[in-house]
Amino acid sequence: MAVSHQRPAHVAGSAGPAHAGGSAGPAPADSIATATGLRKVYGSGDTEVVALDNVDVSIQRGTFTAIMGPSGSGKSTLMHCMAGLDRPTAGTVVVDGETISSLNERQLTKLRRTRLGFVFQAFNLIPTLTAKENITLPVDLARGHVNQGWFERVVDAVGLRDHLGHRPAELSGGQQQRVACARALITQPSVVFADEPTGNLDSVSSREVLTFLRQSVDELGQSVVVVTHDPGTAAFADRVLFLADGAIVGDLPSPSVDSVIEALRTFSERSRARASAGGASGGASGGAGGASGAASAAARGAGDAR
Ligand SMILES: Nc1ncnc2c1ncn2[C@@H]1O[C@H](COP(=O)(O)OP(=O)(O)OP(=O)(O)O)[C@@H](O)[C@H]1O
Repeated sequence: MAVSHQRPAHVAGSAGPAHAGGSAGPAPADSIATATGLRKVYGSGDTEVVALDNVDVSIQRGTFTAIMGPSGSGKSTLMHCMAGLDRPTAGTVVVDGETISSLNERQLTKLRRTRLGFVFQAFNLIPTLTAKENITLPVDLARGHVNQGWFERVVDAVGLRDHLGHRPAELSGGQQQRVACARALITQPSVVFADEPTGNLDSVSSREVLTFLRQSVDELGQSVVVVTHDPGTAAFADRVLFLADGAIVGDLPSPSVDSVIEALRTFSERSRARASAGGASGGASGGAGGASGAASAAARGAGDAR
C-alpha cells in the first residue's frame, strides 16, 4: 500500500532525475555504512544465483535512505550483507568504521546487538512483555543500563507514552511497529535497517511508522535504511537507490512519489529493452518481467496515495 507524504522543509525541493549508474559512488567522509565490490552468490552450478554483482554503496550518516527494485533484484540481500545478517561472497562492508566482513560470528552478533537496529515486516515483539519491556529488551539482554534521557526522547518521538504498560495484543499494528522501531533505536545504533517495515500496515499506520522513522533522522540524528516496494514509503527518504538484477542502476536524491514512479518506469523500460535485445541474463532472478511488474505496481500504488 502506498502512503503520500509531505516532505520536510530541509529535504524539499525539486527532485532531479535519478542518476543511473553501476555504483552509488565512493565513500564520502561522513559515510556511516559502505559496501565496496559487494558480491553475493547463492548456490552453485545450475542453481547458482548472483544476487549481488559488484555493488558499491555508501550511506551517509544522519540520513534516510530507501532501497527499491523489482522482486528478486537483491534488495534484502544487500541489506542483510550490510547489516551483518549474511556474509558476502566477496567485497567489503564497513559500518561506522568497523569492517564487518572480517568479523567472526561472535563479534558480528555483538555488533548487531549494540550498534545496529532492525525493523522487520513482522513486528517480532515478545507477546508476554509490555511495550516498555519490549523497547528496552536489547539493553536488558546485553545487561546494560537504559539511558533514561534517551528512552524518554524515543518514547516521546514514538508517541506511545500512554501505552507503555500495554502488551502487543492490546496495541494496533501501527503501534506495535512503532514499539519495534523504538526497540531498534534504544541502543542509539549507528544504523537502523528496516525491511518492508510497513508491509503489514494500513495506510494510516504506515504513515505513523514512517513519520517516526523520519523524525528519528531529523530530530534524533539517526541513520535509517529502508527496503521497500512502495513509492509512498520511498518518498519519506532523502535518497532512493534502485537495484536491478543485483546491481545499482539508479540513485535519486530528494525523492517524491512521482519522481520515484518515473524512475521505476525508466528502469523497467531499460530492463525490457535489454531483455528484447537478448542481453538480460545471468543476474538475479526477477529481471525484465519483475522490473515491469514493479513499475505497474508502483503506478497502482500512486493511485492509492492520491
Ligand atoms: N538463501 C537463498 N538461497 C538461494 N537464493 C537466494 C537466497 N536468498 C535470496 N536468493 C535469491 O537471490 C536473489 C535476490 O534475492 P533478494 O531476496 O535479495 O531480492 P529482493 O529484491 O529483496 O526480493 P523481494 O522484493 O521479492 O523480497 C533472488 O533471485 C533470490 O531468489
